[in-house]
Amino acid sequence: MISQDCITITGLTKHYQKSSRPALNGIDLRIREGEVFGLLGPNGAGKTTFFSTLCGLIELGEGEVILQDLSIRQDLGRIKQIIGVVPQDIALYPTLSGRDNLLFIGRMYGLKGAELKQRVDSCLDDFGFDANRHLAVKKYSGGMKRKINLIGGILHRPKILLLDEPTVGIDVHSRRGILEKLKAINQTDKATIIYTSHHMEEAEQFCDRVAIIDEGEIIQVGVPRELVTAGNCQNLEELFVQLTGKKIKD
Ligand SMILES: Nc1ncnc2c1ncn2[C@@H]1O[C@H](COP(=O)(O)OP(=O)(O)OP(=O)(O)O)[C@@H](O)[C@H]1O
Repeated sequence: MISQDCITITGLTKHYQKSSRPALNGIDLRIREGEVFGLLGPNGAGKTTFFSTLCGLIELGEGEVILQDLSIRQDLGRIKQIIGVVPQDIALYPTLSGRDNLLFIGRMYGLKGAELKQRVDSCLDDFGFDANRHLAVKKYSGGMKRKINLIGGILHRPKILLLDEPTVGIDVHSRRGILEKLKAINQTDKATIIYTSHHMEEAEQFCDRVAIIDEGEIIQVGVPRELVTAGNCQNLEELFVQLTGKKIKD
């Protein structure tokens, strides 16, 4: 059951150097514990900047971000232990196997020994890897790399999972499988999930609530079906175009 706030964002503003307008402009958001929350926006809307700020990859601009009572300004070290991050850009060692990449990532999160190996192999089984788990990542398809990237973010069973376009470049069938697994993690481990995507239909089905962001500002927040009905639209994609005047990229 969705309960108290897990993430509180107040007045979050981010200016990049040499940029005329802020990438994020006064964002206020509350994300509840156990919620699957989608952040949707056109190219350049500020999604990656938002995501990178939450996981401490870029310096916090103005404002405050609190994750489970921990402040990004003061407690980034502790925050990094409770979050799982799946970045849009795949960060794997190409000459290591998928399994060895995951063993390496797991050790960084403090996992070790038999428990680490068991978790890595069980996740690889879950995501459909067979003996190919021992092949060098450079021989993998884009979808396989993306799955390893995703497993790297969930191995340590984080309480908050940040996913930046986790299903981009993955075929429809595998996408469905991945979303089912993420939903199971959300329900079994009670993990709060924040997710960005360009797949509107996927977001509509996957998310408890979504925020639509454009030009660094949140222009709508709510339960997908309720937003669609209130906007007198057929679906989230239509609402998105109505609100932003822009098409989301494929
Ligand atoms: N390192 C940077 N330096 C300067 N400007 C940047 C930098 N990174 C992003 N921006 C600008 O900040 C704005 C928001 O970019 P951001 O990458 O957060 O958007 P996005 O919604 O993730 O876009 P996309 O869907 O294309 O990934 C854009 O105008 C972008 O050009």
